[in-house]
Amino acid sequence: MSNAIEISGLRKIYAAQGNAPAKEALKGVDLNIPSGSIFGLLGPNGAGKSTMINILAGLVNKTEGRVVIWGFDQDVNPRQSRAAIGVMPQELNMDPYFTPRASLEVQAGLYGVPKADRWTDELLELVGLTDQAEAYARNLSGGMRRRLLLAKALVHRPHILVLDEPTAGVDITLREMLWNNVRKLNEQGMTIILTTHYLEEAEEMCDEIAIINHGELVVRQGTRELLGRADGKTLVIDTGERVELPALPDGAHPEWRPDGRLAISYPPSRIRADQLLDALRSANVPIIDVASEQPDLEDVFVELTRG
Ligand SMILES: Nc1ncnc2c1ncn2[C@@H]1O[C@H](COP(=O)(O)OP(=O)(O)OP(=O)(O)O)[C@@H](O)[C@H]1O
Repeated sequence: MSNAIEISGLRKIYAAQGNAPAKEALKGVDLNIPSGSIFGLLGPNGAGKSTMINILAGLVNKTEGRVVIWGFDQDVNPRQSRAAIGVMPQELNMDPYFTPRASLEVQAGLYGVPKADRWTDELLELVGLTDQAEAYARNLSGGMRRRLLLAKALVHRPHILVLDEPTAGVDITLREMLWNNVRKLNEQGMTIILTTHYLEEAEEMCDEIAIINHGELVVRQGTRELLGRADGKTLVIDTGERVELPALPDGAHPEWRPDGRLAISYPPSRIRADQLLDALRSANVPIIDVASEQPDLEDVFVELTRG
């Protein structure tokens, strides 16, 4: 399977309700997600990420377009396409009287997993809930609930795991645990799709990234290539004190930072760092220390979703 998911011409129009007009949340999106990848689906609030994920999960009906999950067309083989995917949702509401073990058993039942094929104990172990296996859900901490949601998404051993904002509001320990689990599952061959507001996290975790904005795909690229798109770097120089600056090559923008250092932003495709340093040196600007700053995903994201 080369593509875990193939989406073409995907449109979603939410019908008008009361005073609210109809809303076109997805405007004909084409997107392939390669199998075996950790794929980031990013976009500003209201871009259409949840709509897309909910369509993949079979929770929202699309208006138009084709969705193929693990080779199964959603409209032709709805059961198989649903079985190929597991979704860890954003919201934490769960039945307060179910224990983690019972929740997993019920979920496995919903997916028609035969008793002999269930892996409840392994799942509890995987997400670190073995000791809480028999505790009521209402007694679980927020972090434990989230881990239970991850385990629930995995009961039917899906090929594809979708994580919708998995680390929103969780502490660093839990975040690391989640990412360790995700990496382990990915190494075992599972395709991972995640949405996150933490761009640093996407930069670190994802092989490829798609950015959607106003219901349209803005870009889909390998994370490295995407970061390379921003043609902007910054040299940050400690000059000891504010000094008169010489003329710099065209395209370079100097600025004094509040900490007293000189920051020169420049396009590396046209200007080399040594040209900047030479210009400063020949004007006797002291160069006590130099640091170089790369653009990060945040910069690229802002540039691509501006307006
Ligand atoms: N059930 C619904 N009925 C009507 N409009 C909706 C519904 N769900 C979402 N929308 C609208 O569709 C658009 C896309 O929403 P969606 O939740 O998919 O965005 P998102 O990218 O997931 O945003 P967020 O990051 O805030 O979760 C928004 O304008 C939203 O208001």
